Amino acid sequence: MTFQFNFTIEDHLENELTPHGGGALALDSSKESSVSEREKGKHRDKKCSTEQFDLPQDHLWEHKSEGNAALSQDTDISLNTANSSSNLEPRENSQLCLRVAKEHAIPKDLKKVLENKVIETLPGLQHVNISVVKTNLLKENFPGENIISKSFSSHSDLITGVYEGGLKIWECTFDLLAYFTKAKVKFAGKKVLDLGCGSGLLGIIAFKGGAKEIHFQDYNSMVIDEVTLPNVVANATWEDEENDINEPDVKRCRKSKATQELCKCQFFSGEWSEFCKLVLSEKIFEKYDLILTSETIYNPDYYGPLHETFLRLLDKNGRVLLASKAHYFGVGGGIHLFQKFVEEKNVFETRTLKIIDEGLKRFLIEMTFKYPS
Ligand SMILES: C[S@@+](CC[C@H](N)C(=O)[O-])C[C@H]1O[C@@H](n2cnc3c(N)ncnc32)[C@H](O)[C@@H]1O
Repeated sequence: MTFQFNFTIEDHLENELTPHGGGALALDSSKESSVSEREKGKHRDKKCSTEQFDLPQDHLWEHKSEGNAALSQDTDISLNTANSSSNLEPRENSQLCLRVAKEHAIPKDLKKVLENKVIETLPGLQHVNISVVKTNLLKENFPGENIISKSFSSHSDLITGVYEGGLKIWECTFDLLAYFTKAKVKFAGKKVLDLGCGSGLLGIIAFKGGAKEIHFQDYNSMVIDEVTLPNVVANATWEDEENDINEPDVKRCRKSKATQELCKCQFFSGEWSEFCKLVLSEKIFEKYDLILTSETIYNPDYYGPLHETFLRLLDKNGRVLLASKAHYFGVGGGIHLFQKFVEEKNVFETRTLKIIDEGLKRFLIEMTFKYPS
């Protein structure tokens, strides 16, 4: 039996696109494999690098299907590739693409970051309307990663190794946001990572809560540029600038306040182990006090790199706050499988903070080092 993973492509986008067929993330529930079986596969992971293929980094991914390597760019080739590899089922032999990590600079012209964006409000924060972002990018003929059309043509919110779901605010993000308020989580002075950030709302709350430094990571470059960064900029203190048009000094001062605030933030795209390497290579890298992560444990193939990221980047007295659904039908991951994986590794202990038992059951857990010293 096949499943589609949480298919929610907006209707209006559907009208603007010509479906190319195939490419669906068709997942077979009878093929759920154990963590250890999948762990074996991770050693076969392959790294995609720009050097290897002499292509711009943003445009690069690889999907291997039945021994047939397909390299695609943001052109028709990518669509053909998706069509020819129409079955992106997780397989025992699936090759994960280790997409090279990079840091995204904060543009000098902050206003430009919010150009053509529609801002919406949630309690305590602002964020861009993602449907509008997608529509605008479609009009611009897919600059950068072509993940919107791929997501559409594959009828899926994620395409393994190509698009990992960042162009949507997932349910568990709201669970963690509610938990921050209820548990009065303190961010002041902390070094925080929003891992698999998508829209970055978790990191933004840390930013607004006075965190010392906030890093945002997403698999996809386009998500960082078009959603995460604009969201963070929208939440910086610069809203009165327009009124000060006749007061250049004040204006400059306010502007610099936003820029100053944003200096606390850094943005990264790329696969987790590549991201780890990149940040650890920074000379004065300090480990994170807090790693926030929502809906990132759906794919058991990624548990190894994810666990390694926590292990290498979390401060010995730090904690991970992780939100997840109980089970991701079709993909095979979920909270119990992940906790079992963590137990087997014997590095972290996990504690359940909250169970949300409405609709699909969801969990908030905390991870801390078992032996911090
Ligand atoms: C389902 S989305 C969740 C986005 C966001 N945290 C939320 O709750 O709305 C999963 C996120 O995890 C990240 N991700 C998943 N697998 C990854 C991998 N192997 N390497 C790097 N990032 C990954 C992607 O960037 C993606 O945005």
